[in-house]
Amino acid sequence: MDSNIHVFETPEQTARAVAELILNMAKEKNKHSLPFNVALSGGSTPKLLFNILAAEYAQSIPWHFVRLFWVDERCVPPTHPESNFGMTYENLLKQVPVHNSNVFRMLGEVNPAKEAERYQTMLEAQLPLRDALPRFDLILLGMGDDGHTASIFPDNMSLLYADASVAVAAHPVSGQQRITLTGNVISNADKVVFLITGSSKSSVLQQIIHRKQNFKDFPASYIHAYSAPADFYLDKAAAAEL
Ligand SMILES: O=C1O[C@H](COP(=O)(O)O)[C@@H](O)[C@H](O)[C@H]1O
Repeated sequence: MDSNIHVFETPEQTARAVAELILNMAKEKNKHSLPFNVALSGGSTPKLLFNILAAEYAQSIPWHFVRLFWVDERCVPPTHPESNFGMTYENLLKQVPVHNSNVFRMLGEVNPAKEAERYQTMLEAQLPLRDALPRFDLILLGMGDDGHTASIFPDNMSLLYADASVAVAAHPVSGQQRITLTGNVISNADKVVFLITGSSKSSVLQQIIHRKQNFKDFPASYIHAYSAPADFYLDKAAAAEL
């Protein structure tokens, strides 16, 4: 198996391994007095990671050097149960000493097109640029059962190559509007990590990793192909078909 694929027995062990990675990257940045710029995903998978970070890493991570951005957001207010920021706030931000001025949320409650534009301008001002694109230190991605990542869904693959770093998307079934980072800026990060758990992801995941069957239909395949290189943190259930 590729050296960038890390498989763990349980979702807890998988999340803890990502927490350790975050700790080590944050400490390294701290050593050089540099900010650690991370973009977080939402959905259900990172909740466990956030709980572990809050319970076990509130003291050891140098949170004052950590700057948090988002990979994507649902266009709902932050108090809505589907808000990616809201989930992160409840499970992580409330409990760790991260400074408010280091939290750069996507505003799901305002006009999506204007917000995508504002977020891109903000990223260009706050982050170092590489090839004129904002460069994150770490982007944490999830993957849906349909192979989507961030809010780049299989019916809108053009977002993988969009010129804009931030765009408006829509969920293919519910039609819910989203704001999302696009493929080029995701692949421009120093490190891209997929955190994927659960048996519902195993079939799509094996197609992506082994470039088989319908892999070209899944947005996550393209991030895997073009990031430098993406790391996969998987539990046994997600990795069952590899
Ligand atoms: O809608 C989203 O889905 C993906 C995957 O979510 P999960 O619930 O299967 O973990 C997530 O990465 C993305 O941030 C989110 O908005």
